[in-house]
Amino acid sequence: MTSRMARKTVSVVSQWSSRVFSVELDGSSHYFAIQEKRAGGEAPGIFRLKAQRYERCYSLLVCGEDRVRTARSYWELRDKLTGHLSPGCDLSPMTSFLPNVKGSLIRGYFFSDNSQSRGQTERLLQTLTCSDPVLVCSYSKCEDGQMWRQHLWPAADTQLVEMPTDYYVVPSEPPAYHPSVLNIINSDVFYSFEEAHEVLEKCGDIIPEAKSVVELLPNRAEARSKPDFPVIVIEGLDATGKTTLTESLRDTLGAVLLRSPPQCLAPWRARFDREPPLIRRAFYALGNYITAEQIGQQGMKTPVIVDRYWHSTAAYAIATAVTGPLSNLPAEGSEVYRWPSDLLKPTLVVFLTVDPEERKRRLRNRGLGKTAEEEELDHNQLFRLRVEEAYRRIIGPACIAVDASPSADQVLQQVLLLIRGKCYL
Ligand SMILES: Nc1ncnc2c1ncn2[C@@H]1O[C@H](COP(=O)(O)OP(=O)(O)O)[C@@H](O)[C@H]1O
Ligand SMILES: Nc1ccn([C@@H]2O[C@H](COP(=O)(O)OP(=O)(O)O)[C@@H](O)[C@H]2O)c(=O)n1
Repeated sequence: MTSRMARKTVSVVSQWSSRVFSVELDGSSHYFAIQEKRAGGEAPGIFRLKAQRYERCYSLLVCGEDRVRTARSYWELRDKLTGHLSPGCDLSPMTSFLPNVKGSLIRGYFFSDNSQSRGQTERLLQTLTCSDPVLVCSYSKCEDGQMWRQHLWPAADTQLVEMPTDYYVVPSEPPAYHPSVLNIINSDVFYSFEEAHEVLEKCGDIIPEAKSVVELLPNRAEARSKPDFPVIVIEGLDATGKTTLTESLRDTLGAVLLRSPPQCLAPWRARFDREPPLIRRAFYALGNYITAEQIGQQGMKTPVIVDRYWHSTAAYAIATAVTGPLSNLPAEGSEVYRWPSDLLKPTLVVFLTVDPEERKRRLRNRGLGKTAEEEELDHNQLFRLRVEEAYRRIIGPACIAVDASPSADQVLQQVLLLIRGKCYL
């Protein structure tokens, strides 16, 4: 009988020839598919890149059934591989998916190996243990030195699979959007309290801190009425001037200043920042509901200024899940950008923008400049663009962009104008 653990690997292998595989290398996604018949033509780009230096490549896909455990297995596997692979091996993130099928994404790693360390790599793969089943394949160059053949390894959890014949790798058309888009909803971005809460509840046994966070959560049964006073959210990348502006707004308007994640989550933040996206993002999502509860209380008495809120949670999550150029993001109007229906809506969301050079100057002046950021400028430039674009595409409420390059006082006056126009303060 097929064990529960092996069911997913069986289904993945049976969908083999419908699946597309994607390898992330140097900020680009390389796609390939596999087919039973040998065909002419060029090998997919990733294999052409590897062909000059390597005889053999490997892929490992984590095929767990429980998404919280699988998310952690994926990271566990990365640590094991980076800790044990010989220096000649280079590890890249990999995914496999069924085009246009939501939730079909499976994550793993792809690496190439030089022949000197092959015995060592194969011994590692034979003895590799992981909390979830891992589908291991190797790819070897055919005799013609052009085509590559895929072999499925008879690993413990795949023994029940009827071993297919060898497959050949062929190029595949890139999908319309980055494959991660298929799994963003309720894996990277949560659209209800319940969805995010469920993830943290499930973590309780493996991450004791998750229990402490769950205890701080508001009781959802108590529906709050809309605050009487305006609620103004200030958003923007790090060092765009949120702290400076929110403090001035608080003083000028006699408002209360809140933030998301709220202060009460501060002791747990670093802990959750070390977790895989599913768990980390659920933590930040829940932070917004705690802040919403505080807004509900304070907003009955005074105007409320909020330093970061749901736009930050969603924009960073989307821009991290999706790599590469802006065109890889889900299209404007996609359901991915919608506001959670059960989360308190602010009156106004202001999005501060400054040009990248000025932002870097401010980061340096603040003493938190990161040299690694400058080294990876290209990569980060794309990341920054994706975050900014995701901010702009979120609706229900949408944000209003304000150029925060002028002096702090000019920015304050500009935002006060917007607030007075919208909130009659
Ligand atoms: N409008 C502005 N013009 C020049 N410098 C600014 C302006 N607003 C903030 N700064 C400075 O830039 C740095 C980052 O500002 P901060 O308010 O801490 O940003 P954030 O909270 O968005 O990270 C600080 O050193 C701050 O004094
Ligand atoms: N409401 C929020 C606030 C921050 N975050 C996350 O926190 C990170 C930004 O935090 P930060 O420490 O740079 O924030 P600031 O210091 O700029 O306020 C991003 O990676 C966001 O994903 C979030 O998800 N939701």
